[in-house]
Amino acid sequence: MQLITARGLTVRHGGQVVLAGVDFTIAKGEIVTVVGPNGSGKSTLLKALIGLEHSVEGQITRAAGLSIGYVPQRLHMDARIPMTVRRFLSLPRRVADAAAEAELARTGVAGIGPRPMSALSGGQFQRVLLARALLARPEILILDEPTQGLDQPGVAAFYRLIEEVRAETGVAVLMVSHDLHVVMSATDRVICLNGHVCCEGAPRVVSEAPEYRALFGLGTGGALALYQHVHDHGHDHDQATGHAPGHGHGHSGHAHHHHHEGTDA
Ligand SMILES: Nc1ncnc2c1ncn2[C@@H]1O[C@H](COP(=O)(O)OP(=O)(O)OP(=O)(O)O)[C@@H](O)[C@H]1O
Repeated sequence: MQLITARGLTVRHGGQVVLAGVDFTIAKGEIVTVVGPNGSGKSTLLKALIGLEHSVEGQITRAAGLSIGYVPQRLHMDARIPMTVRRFLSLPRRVADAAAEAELARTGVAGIGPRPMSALSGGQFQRVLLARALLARPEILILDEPTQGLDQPGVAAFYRLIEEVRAETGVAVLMVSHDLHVVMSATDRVICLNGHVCCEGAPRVVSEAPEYRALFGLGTGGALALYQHVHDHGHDHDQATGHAPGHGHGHSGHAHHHHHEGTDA
């Protein structure tokens, strides 16, 4: 059963097309990860699917009564207002102590309720956000860069947690990530976005797709290549060059990325 389906999604921000003709679907219990360079429209896609974007063309269908647990990319918390984890879990809706404690235990931060939010480590904070989202018993979790600020072991642990939560609750998970290599093992399907869907599919298939490699480079150099790539990669030439899909992306800036290839190929 599909929880959310989108067809031909086009989103503008101030006249600029940020997403063009995106097709998307996520099924019950599926873990889908969106990757792509900064500014490629990842957050915009998530918000559009939830119904938080205004200038949206195309069709979005959400399952009737779908309950969504959304954790935005940035959470503005005023550090001057002291708030315990327990109180935070009861915003905006009051939850029972037992439910709050159970969700903290599930997300690996049992007993943390009395601590002030401002005193949490990055990893603890992300787990508390996850616990709070789960308290609403969502059918789908939508997480915008849930591992930002975590170190590598923290990132790996967080993705393991996501898989455990899915196994226990059957929740579907749609998330944005920059942690390309860790994500590969923890997700059913990857969508590689750059204003449009460059490629998508099972992680191994996507990691071998020319479109993905063009965007992210190869092997351990991938994350670095991602950031180097942002300004030198054109996507406007697919039609113009008449090349087969995957070979039609702008090539002007590719030569200097090739030193990444072979690092662990
Ligand atoms: N509220 C807004 N008003 C105007 N432009 C916006 C707005 N939100 C996003 N944009 C623009 O839309 C484009 C896509 O932004 P988006 O946040 O979706 O990218 P992203 O892939 O999530 O980026 P990042 O990896 O940096 O978080 C960017 O060019 C951004 O500047």
